[in-house]
Parts: sequence; C-alpha cells; structure tokens
Amino acid sequence: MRSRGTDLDESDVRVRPRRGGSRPRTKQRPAYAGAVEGFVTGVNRGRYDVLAEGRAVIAVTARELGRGGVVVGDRVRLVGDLSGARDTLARIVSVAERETLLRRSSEDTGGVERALVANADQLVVVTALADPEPRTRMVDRCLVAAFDAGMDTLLCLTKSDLAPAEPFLAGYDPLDVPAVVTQRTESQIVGLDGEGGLRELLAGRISVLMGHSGVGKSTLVNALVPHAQRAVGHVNAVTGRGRHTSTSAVALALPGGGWVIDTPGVRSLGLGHVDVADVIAAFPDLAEITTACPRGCTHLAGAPGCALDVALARPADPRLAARVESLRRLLSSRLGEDEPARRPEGTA
Ligand SMILES: Nc1nc2c(ncn2[C@@H]2O[C@H](COP(=O)(O)OP(=O)(O)OP(=O)(O)O)[C@@H](O)[C@H]2O)c(=O)[nH]1
Repeated sequence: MRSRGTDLDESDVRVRPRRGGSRPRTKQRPAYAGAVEGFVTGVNRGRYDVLAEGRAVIAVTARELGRGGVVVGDRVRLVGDLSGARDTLARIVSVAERETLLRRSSEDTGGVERALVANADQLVVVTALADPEPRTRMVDRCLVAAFDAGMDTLLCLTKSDLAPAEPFLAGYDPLDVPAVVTQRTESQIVGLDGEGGLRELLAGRISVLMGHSGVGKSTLVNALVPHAQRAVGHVNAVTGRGRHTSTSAVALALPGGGWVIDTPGVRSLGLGHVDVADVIAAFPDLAEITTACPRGCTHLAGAPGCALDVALARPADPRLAARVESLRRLLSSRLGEDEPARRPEGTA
C-alpha cells in the first residue's frame, strides 16, 4: 500500500535546529522514554480520544505536531497521564507513518486540503436506493477520493425495500466495485449477516462509512456495533434529506475485530488534491494502456492522443468500452462540485 502523510516518528518531534550549528542529526535525539502506542478514535475541538493500553484516554497534541496534524485512525505515541480517569490528559508526541490517508480539498480547483481519516483500508459508500434518491455523481466522487487515498471500495446500497438495486449497480459493474445491498425490516437488517453480508465484508478491516445524511448509515452502524447509539434521524418528506444527526467522525470497534469509522453526512467532497494517475492506478488494465498517452493527458474522451481512444478504436475486449466509459465518468466527476450547495434544513 502507498504511504502518505506525516512520517514523523517519536524522535522527530521536539527536535529544533541547534542555534549556530548545523550538525547532521544523529540517532541520539531526545526520545520519549516510556511513550505508549495508541489509536485515535475521535477528535473534538483539539482534544483527541485515543485507545491506549485498552483504555479510552483523552489527549492533546504536542505543540510540534501542529494543528490538524492528527486525525481519526492515526496510530500515535503518548506520554503523560494514561489512566483514562476523569479530568486527566495525555499528550500525543508522535504520529506513525500513515498507510492511507483520506483527504478532501476545500474546492475542486485546489484550495486548502484537509486530512479526514488515516490508515483506513476500505471506503464504504453508503447510498439509499430511494428516499433520498441515489446520486451517482456523489458516489463517483467518493470512489475517486478512495482510490486517491489508496483504499479499497465497497458500495453499500440501503433501502432496497423501496427500489431495486440492479439499475444502479449496472453503472458500477464495469468498474468491478463490490457491492452489498441492505434493507431494514421490522426485526432485522437483510444483507448484514451471512455470507457476503456487510458484517463479513467489514470483519478485521478499518472501514470508513461515508454517505449523505438520511441514507441509513446510523441504522447500519447501530446494528454493527452494539452500544454505538448513533442517532437515527428522519428523512424530511419534502426535501428527501436527513438531518445530519451525526456530527463528527468516530472510530467504533467491531465486536469481531476491525473498526468502522462513521463520518458525518457528506455535503461536499472537494477533490482538488487528487492526482489522476492515482485514480487510474486502481484499474491496472487501463493504467497499462495509458502509459502510451502523451504527457499530461487528461484521459477524458477526445483528449488529444489519448491511448484509451486508440485502444477503443481497435476491436478488443467488449468490456473495455464500458470500463473506459465508467473510468471517464469517475475522472470527470472530479471537475465541478457535487451539486450546488443547498441550505441545510431549518435555515432561512
Ligand atoms: N425504508 C427504509 N428505511 C430505512 C432503512 N434503513 C434506514 N431507514 C430509515 O431512514 C432514515 C434515516 O436513517 P439514518 O440511519 O438516521 O440515516 P443516516 O444516514 O445515519 O443519517 P444522518 O444521521 O442524518 O447522517 C430513518 O428514518 C431510518 O429508519 C431501510 O432499509 N429501508
């Protein structure tokens, strides 16, 4: 897996250039003797929820780590009071190198980039088949963010009692994105248990759940994680939208091992940071074709000299055309925001 993001280790923090000297750094740097490892499960106004030595600890960060340097999913080292007792604080002194990093930009054209979740290996895009209507463009954009982050993807289609999944799934078949379909009944959630069910697909992994408000994400999380008590909202009958009852990303331990990281209902996901090559790398057959493209090729339909067009012009694998078309849909979803921002419910 690709490595990204902070590659601080314990000995990198607290090291300041020696005044008047530029002696090369040696291994004998100040280290935090006795620092213990922890896993960041939540971030709230500069305070971090960390699981360390089996206890839930609240921590702040060492000044050297800067603002926003630690996100949910980070593996950190901690010093200070690790008792987890009320009114005690530990201190995060280093952040381990990240295996993946899910990010968003403030805009599609660049803008401020923000780390969202570290070290997750799977992005689960949760979409209702109806109420609210599925939004392909937003799903595509979530997939692009996942591929950029080096994460696997999974589509979770909820509310199959309201609409069939097949028409929606047909659009993703060429991309080979796996999918699971769920439906809540009075007594259970169909698609959760058993072979190929959501529980199995999440087992032992660190999965980020992302989806619009009202798609039924909290309903799933509550079923997956006993005692999660994620607030379940109501979809407004007029707007078809939920109420953003979840407010910040939080990592919840799955009973059988693994984590789900529940994120607040996404409104927009700026993709200005995304490198096209990272997205294409998720499709090795197409990536190979694009090695023949001119430098800086956008790989969109009609891009001058794009090797994908050349490949399409030859009689080839009948699936290729569908794959190229779907990849191009993903790539063009990067351009322009998801939808014009709508006012949150209840505001004038
Ligand atoms: N018909 C139907 N309704 C469902 C299903 N799953 C959840 N719902 C309902 O959809 C509404 C929204 O569910 P939530 O679980 O709160 O959705 P959410 O995505 O977490 O929304 P936020 O908390 O606003 O982020 C609730 O009224 C649920 O009872 C389903 O499979 N079928």
